[in-house]
Amino acid sequence: MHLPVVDFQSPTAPQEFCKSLHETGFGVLKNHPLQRDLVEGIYDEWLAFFKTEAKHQYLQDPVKFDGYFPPNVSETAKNNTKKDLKEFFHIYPWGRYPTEVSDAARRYYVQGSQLAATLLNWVEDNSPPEVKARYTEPLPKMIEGCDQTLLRVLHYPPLHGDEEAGAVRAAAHEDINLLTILPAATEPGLQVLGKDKFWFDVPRDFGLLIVNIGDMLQEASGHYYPSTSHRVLNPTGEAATKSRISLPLFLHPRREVVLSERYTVGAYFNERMEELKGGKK
Ligand SMILES: O=C(O)CCC(=O)C(=O)O
Ligand SMILES: [Fe+2]
Repeated sequence: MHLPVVDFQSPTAPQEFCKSLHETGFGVLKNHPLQRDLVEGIYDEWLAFFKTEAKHQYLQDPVKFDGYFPPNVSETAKNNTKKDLKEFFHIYPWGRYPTEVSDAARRYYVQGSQLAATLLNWVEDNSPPEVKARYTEPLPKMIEGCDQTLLRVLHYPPLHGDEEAGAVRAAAHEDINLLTILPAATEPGLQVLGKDKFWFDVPRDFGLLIVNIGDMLQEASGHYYPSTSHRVLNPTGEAATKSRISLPLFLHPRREVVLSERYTVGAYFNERMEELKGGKK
C-alpha cells in the first residue's frame, strides 16, 4: 500500500489529498497548521491525568457519551468479542472537562475542527459530479452549527502480560463519523488495511497528519470515499512497558442530516453505538 504525503500548502493539495482519500480511505498531510507544542503539551498533561484517580469523577454519560471511559467500559469493535485495551476521555464543547488539566485540549478542539472543516471543503470540491449529486446537501452544510464533533484523548496503558488472550489496544475497526484527523501518537502501532489485505504501518512523524474517512462519508458518497479498517497493535518487549497516547478528532454532521436513502445521521449513529457497546456482534 502506498500513502502519498501531500503538502498542505501546495496549490494542488486538495486534488492530491482527495485522490488519496478516494483510493485508500486515508490521506497524509505535511506542512499542516496544527501546533506541535500544543499537541505534545496535551499528551503530557493528560497522561499524568490518566494516572490519577481524579478521572473517575468524570465517568462517562451513557446517553451523551462525554467524559471518562475506563478500560472496563472501553469499546468492543464491530464483529469483535474482546474489549480494547484502552481508556479515553470524550471532549465535546458542551461536555464535561477535567479541572485537573489546562484548556489546551479545548483550544486544540477549535483548531482541529477548523482544519477538519477545511478538509471537508476539499472533499466536497473534489467529489465527481455523480458523487456530489448523491449528497443530500453540500458536505460543509452538513456540519454547520453542529456540536457533535468529538475530540477523544486516548490512553493505551502499559501491558502487564495479564491481559485477556486476544485482546488488543484497538481491534480492527472503521470510524463512524465523516472524517477523522489524527496527529502522530506518542508510540507506534497504528496500521491500516490495504486493498491487498495486508496491514500497513501508518507513518508516525509529528510533521505528518493522518486523515481518514469514516462510515458516514462512505455512506453519503456511495462508497466513493471508503472508510478503511485500521487498528492499533499491542507493543512487545521494552515498548510494552510504555503508555501510548493519541488524539483523534472525529468530525460529525448534524444528527438530522440525511446520509443516504437508508440512513439519517441519528439512526446511523445509534446503530453503531449499540454495536460498540458490544450489544450486537
Ligand atoms: O490510537 C490511534 O492511533 C487510533 C485510534 C482510533 O483509530 C480510534 O480511536 O478510532
Ligand atoms: Fe479509528
